[in-house]
Amino acid sequence: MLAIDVHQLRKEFKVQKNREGLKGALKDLFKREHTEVAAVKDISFQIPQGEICGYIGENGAGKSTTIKMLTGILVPTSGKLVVNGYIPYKDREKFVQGIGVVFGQRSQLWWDIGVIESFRLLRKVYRVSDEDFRRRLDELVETLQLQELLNRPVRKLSLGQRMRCELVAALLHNPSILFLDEPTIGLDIVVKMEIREFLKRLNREQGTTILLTTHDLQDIEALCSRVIMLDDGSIIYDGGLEELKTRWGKGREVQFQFTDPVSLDDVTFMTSGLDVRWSLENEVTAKVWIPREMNVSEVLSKVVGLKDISDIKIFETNTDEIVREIYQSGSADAPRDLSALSSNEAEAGEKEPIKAGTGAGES
Ligand SMILES: Nc1ncnc2c1ncn2[C@@H]1O[C@H](COP(=O)(O)OP(=O)(O)OP(=O)(O)O)[C@@H](O)[C@H]1O
Repeated sequence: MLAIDVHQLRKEFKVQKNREGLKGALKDLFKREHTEVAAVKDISFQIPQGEICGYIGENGAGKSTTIKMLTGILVPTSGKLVVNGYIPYKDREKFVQGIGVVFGQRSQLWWDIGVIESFRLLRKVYRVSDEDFRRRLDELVETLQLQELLNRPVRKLSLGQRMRCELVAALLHNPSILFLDEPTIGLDIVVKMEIREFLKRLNREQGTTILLTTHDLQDIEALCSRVIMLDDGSIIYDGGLEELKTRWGKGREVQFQFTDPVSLDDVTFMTSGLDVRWSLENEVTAKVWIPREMNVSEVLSKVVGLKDISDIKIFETNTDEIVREIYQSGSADAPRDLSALSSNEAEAGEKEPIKAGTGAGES
C-alpha cells in the first residue's frame, strides 16, 4: 500500500502588493492589490509504506508548503493527495492519529512545564490508552536516553535534548508515517548521529515511513535510499541517491603514494591506453582521475605491480557538490551520457528523464 500518493498537487498563496510612494501607500489603505505566488506547482509522487525518502531543495523551493499540505495544515489549491488512506485536510481527526510530525524550528512541547507533563497532555490529545502510553514511553525513553530529562521544563533543555523529546512526542501514538522538517538543524554532530541511528532503527523495526526535509545532505546519505529534489515548486529529480551519484558524478579520483619518486611521464605510461588523467601532487604522490564508466580496479591493476605503493586513497563523488550543481542548473537530466549506462540500458535506448518516479522502494 502507498503511504503517500500525490497527483498534480498545487499550492498558490495570495500575496499583498505594496504600491510605491506615499500615494501608493494611501491607495493601499483603501484598495489592496494582490498577486498569486505558486509555491508548489502540480507535483506528483508516490511513497510506499516503509520507505525513508529525502525531500530536498533550496530555500523557498516549496518543501515546507508540501509538508504542510501532506499533514493537513494547508489546503491545496488543486490536485489530489492521499496520506495513509486519508485526505489530510478533510479527515483531520482520524488522519492525525496515524502521523507524527517534527518541525525542527518549532516545538510541540509546552515550554514551562516538565517534559513528562507535555507527554501526558499529548497522550490525551491522541487518545492513547494508559497501558500503551506507558509501554511506548518506556521504550522511547530508554532508546533516546531521556530518563534524566523527564521532569525538567522544556525551556531548560539544550537543543539536542529538546529534539530528542520532540521525537518522543511525535511517536507516542505509534504513527505509521513520520514527517520530519529539518530535524537536525543546529545540532552538533554527535546528536545528529544519534538521531539518525534512532530513525534508522525506527524504520527497520517498526516499518515507519519517513519523509525527511533537510538541508543537511549527510542526513540524506545516512538515511535515504530515495530522494525527491524540488526547485522553484517543481520536482527536478525523483529516484535513488546512488543513481543520482552515478549519473551526476563526474568520476572518481584515486591518490597513490609511491615509495620512490615518480614523474608525470612514468605514471602516464603505466596506464597508457586508458582514458584517465594524471596529476602530480608532489614527487611521490600522484592523483589519477577515472571517468565514471570505467572500473577503478582496471586502473589499479595496471599500477600495482609496476611501482611500490605505500598508500592508496579513493575519493568518491561528493553528494553536496552534485546537489549544488543540480540546483544551479535547475535540472537533473542535463549530464545524461549514454556511455555512462550499462550496455543493456544503452541497447534498450532508455531515455526517460531522471525525474520519473523511480524510487528505490518502488521496485
Ligand atoms: N503563507 C505564505 N504566504 C505567501 N507566500 C508563502 C507562504 N508560505 C510560503 N510562501 C512562499 O512559498 C514559497 C515556498 O516556501 P516554502 O516555505 O515552502 O519553501 P521551503 O522549501 O520550505 O524553504 P526553506 O528551506 O527556506 O524552509 C516561497 O517563495 C515562500 O515565500
